[in-house]
Amino acid sequence: MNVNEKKSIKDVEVKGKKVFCRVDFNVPMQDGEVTDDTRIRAAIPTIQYLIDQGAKVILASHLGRPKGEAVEELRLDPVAKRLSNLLERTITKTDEAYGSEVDEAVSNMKEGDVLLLENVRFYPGEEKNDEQLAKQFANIADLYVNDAFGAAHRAHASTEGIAHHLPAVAGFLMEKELRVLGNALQDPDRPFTAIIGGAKVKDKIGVIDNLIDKVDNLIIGGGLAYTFVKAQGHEIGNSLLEEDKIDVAKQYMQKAQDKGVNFVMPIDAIVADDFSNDANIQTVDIDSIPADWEALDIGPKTVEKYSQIIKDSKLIIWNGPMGVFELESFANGTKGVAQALSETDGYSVIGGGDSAAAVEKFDFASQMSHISTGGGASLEFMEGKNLPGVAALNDK
Ligand SMILES: Nc1ncnc2c1ncn2[C@@H]1O[C@H](COP(=O)(O)OP(=O)(O)O)[C@@H](O)[C@H]1O
Ligand SMILES: O=C(OP(=O)(O)O)[C@H](O)COP(=O)(O)O
Repeated sequence: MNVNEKKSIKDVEVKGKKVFCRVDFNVPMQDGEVTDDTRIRAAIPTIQYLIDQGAKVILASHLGRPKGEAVEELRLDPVAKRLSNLLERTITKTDEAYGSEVDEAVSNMKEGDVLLLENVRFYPGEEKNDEQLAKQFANIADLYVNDAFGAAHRAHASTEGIAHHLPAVAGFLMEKELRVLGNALQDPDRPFTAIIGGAKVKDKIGVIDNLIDKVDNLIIGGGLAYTFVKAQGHEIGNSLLEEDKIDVAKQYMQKAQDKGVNFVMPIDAIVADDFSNDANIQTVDIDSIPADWEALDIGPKTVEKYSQIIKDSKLIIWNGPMGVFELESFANGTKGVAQALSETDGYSVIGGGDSAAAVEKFDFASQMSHISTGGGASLEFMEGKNLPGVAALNDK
């Protein structure tokens, strides 16, 4: 998928137009406050451009997974407040995403005004990509802008359906994400290294297969590594295991070998007798994980090995932590990899989700080349899948 083939907001006239702009304001919240506004800030260039050009900016987003009904804690009011601070202007927030309240608010808008609709997932039609709902959204606007990269892998009424009922173009964040990730995969600087960690073997096995065709080094860490360690013939104690993926893991290691790809596995691990900060822990070689113990982080020799590869690489993409970084005892692997990424001269791309959170937590965010706002979306893109929210936009 090539974003250069899709129209951008720069390709259309927006002045005076009512613009339905889908953003991904699915941000973490606690006690009614936004705790991380990265995704809101990432959408500002598009919103500010629309304001400056004299558009009437109607913003729509989901928040959480309310399953088609209104959930008080998932209203977008705290987001509206934060957005208003960031833009330094008053914005209107409606309690619905369509209907008479919205119609009236839209009819009162002047050029440069900003309106935030209520959580689009309060309506069952959103996730069903219901055509009637898509038309309701389309009816209040003249133009559709999709800037919600983080939700681009979802074919929903506000991300996909609506694009069939209005002129539909990409926003700046959408363009930037697709350009950076697309360049990384299409014409990578080499050595090109991918680091895949985290826990979801099932979700990430496809991306591993796809990346073997592209990278020079494929580094495996996190909980998903142990299915591969098992496939290598080692005992893994109580470590995370996806039994039915052992054969696939073997195939991928063979495929990497056949293609001359350096498939890099942990050589040591931090093991614990319990999933907690207070557990007894020891550092063991990867072929010596004791029965009844669980590997919860990569060991120091592995960190050193991975760091060296990262520093020697020209392009590195990272998705998924190396260990249970939320617990201090098992954070060193993830921290070490994040540090190596912060020190490399290569271009570092962080693939959203927990990796982005880890990079923030350890204070390396400003030293990364690109931190994607989409976890699932960047993975699906790297797998070579079509993103419905992009596919539906108008071709140039
Ligand atoms: N060795 C491990 N054993 C169990 N869980 C792990 C291990 N390493 C990492 N994890 C967990 O994986 C989770 C993240 O996995 P995942 O959702 O696949 O990553 P991401 O959100 O970056 O895509 C983290 O909560 C982390 O605690
Ligand atoms: O947070 C998101 O996904 P991510 O955690 O994979 O980046 C997006 O807003 C999509 O949300 P969803 O996975 O509920 O569709």
